[in-house]
Amino acid sequence: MPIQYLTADAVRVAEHATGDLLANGTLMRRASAGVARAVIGELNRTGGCYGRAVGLVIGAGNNGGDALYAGAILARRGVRCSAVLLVPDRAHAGGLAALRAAGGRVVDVLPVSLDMVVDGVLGIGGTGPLRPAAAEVFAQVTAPIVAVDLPSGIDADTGVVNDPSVRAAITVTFGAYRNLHLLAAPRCGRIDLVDIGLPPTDTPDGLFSLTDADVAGLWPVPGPADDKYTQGVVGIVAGSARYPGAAILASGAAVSATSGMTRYVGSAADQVVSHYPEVVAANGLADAGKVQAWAVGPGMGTGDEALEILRTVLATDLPVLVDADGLTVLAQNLDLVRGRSAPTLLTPHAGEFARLAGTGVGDDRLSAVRALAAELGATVLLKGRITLVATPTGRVYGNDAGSSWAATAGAGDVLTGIAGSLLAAGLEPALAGACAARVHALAAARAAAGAPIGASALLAAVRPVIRDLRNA
Ligand SMILES: NC(=O)C1=CN([C@@H]2O[C@H](COP(=O)(O)OP(=O)(O)OC[C@H]3O[C@@H](n4cnc5c(N)ncnc54)[C@H](O)[C@@H]3O)[C@@H](O)[C@H]2O)[C@@H](O)CC1
Ligand SMILES: Nc1ncnc2c1ncn2[C@@H]1O[C@H](COP(=O)(O)OP(=O)(O)O)[C@@H](O)[C@H]1O
Ligand SMILES: [K+]
Repeated sequence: MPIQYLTADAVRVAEHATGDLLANGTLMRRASAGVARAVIGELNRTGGCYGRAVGLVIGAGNNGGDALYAGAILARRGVRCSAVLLVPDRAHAGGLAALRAAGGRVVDVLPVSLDMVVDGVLGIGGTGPLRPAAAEVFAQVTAPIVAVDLPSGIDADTGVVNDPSVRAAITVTFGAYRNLHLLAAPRCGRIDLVDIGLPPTDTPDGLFSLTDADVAGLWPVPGPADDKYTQGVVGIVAGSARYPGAAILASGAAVSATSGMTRYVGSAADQVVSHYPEVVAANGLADAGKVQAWAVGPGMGTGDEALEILRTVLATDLPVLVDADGLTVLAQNLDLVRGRSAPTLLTPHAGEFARLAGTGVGDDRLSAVRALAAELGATVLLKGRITLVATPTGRVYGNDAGSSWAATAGAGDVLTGIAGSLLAAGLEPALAGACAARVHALAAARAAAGAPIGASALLAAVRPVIRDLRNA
């Protein structure tokens, strides 16, 4: 099952649906127990709880309440808890009383030597960056930070990382993940999801991520009755005299990602076939043969010939992926995609996105990718550390690559080949894009194993990654 991420409003609706549990403080008790558990786990891992020192940074809302109750639990375990109240007269009264009763103390300045710090400044009620008083406290912190619900200063719905904001080693959240836990994943550290008894939320056009098991289950594999044609033949249109490598990488990725057949169309036919003899190559679309999906664009050039190819391919009723040069050409001819009814997947990086949208991606990538997908009536995959794949109706799959080793020339060509072959196999564009992004990211991390890679190494790791996912 895909993991769902909620907006702050959706979280509030779910909390209110619990009625008494919210009103009588049960939710907060469960939440604070989860925070305490995370801190205790870390302290135990590094020598135990008794006599260790934990700082609490407390804001004006319920987020601070969670942190104060967690502090009370820690203090009862013999942890020395010191709390800084950023807005003393609005600190959560019950939480503060509990902390004091358990032996925790309120201080003006955090002790210098701390084992951990709990960020209870802002939760889903926060907006904007840390204010100066909070920023000053965190500027002195060197201990690992456990963020309550979210690292303060990061926007819950958009994941926009304001400056200044907190960088957490662990984030403990409650009942359901929030958008920022995916969109700003690199700032959250490990994320612990604590069950506090919220009812399930169903927002089909929300933000999701696929699990590895989802990807493994969706990956096309040949069945007993299959032959080379029945699994979906992908046609790669890529490369030029100047960029033959794009053709080789995209075609090789298609060969690696699914069984069946890969066709290639373009001027690099000889080079492609010499690398991958199994590819059936042609110089032009006219003698390409039948395919079930096209992947068009990497290194193909942006001239009249490219436009003609794009026009022909987009006029078919086949699924089409457009990438790279194909997107640059498309940006001048958006009606070619607006008028389509067959599945269309556009895979821009930030620069190509700006060409398509007529304006930059901006900080709120989620809203930007949703808006472009709705405007064009096509699925849009926005590349980056967090890849976002938006359908025209607003459902979005995100993938945190987990590392940034894929930021290397030619990696996008590999993604095109993988996603194109999944489209040909019949996956809907959003799932094709999301599955491809996951395997691509895992392949980058596996190939790199801590040292830089080029796109060829990434490509070589695609098959082992698929194998591991399917065998897990
Ligand atoms: N409702 C509940 O019973 C539950 C709430 N929980 C916690 O409550 C949090 C939400 O609580 P709140 O709605 O009180 O919101 P917050 O605790 O996020 O605090 C918002 C407060 O901070 C102020 N503020 C907003 N932006 C600021 C900024 N940039 N700098 C300084 N102050 C700023 C606001 O005026 C408001 O007073 C969740 O994130 C979670 O931690 C959990 O205990 C689970 C149950
Ligand atoms: N910082 C990053 N972390 C992880 N993956 C990244 C990062 N930057 C780019 N990528 C991924 O690498 C690929 C780069 O594609 P692209 O920009 O089209 O490059 P090229 O055109 O050189 O092939 C995409 O799959 C993208 O999501
Ligand atoms: K917080």
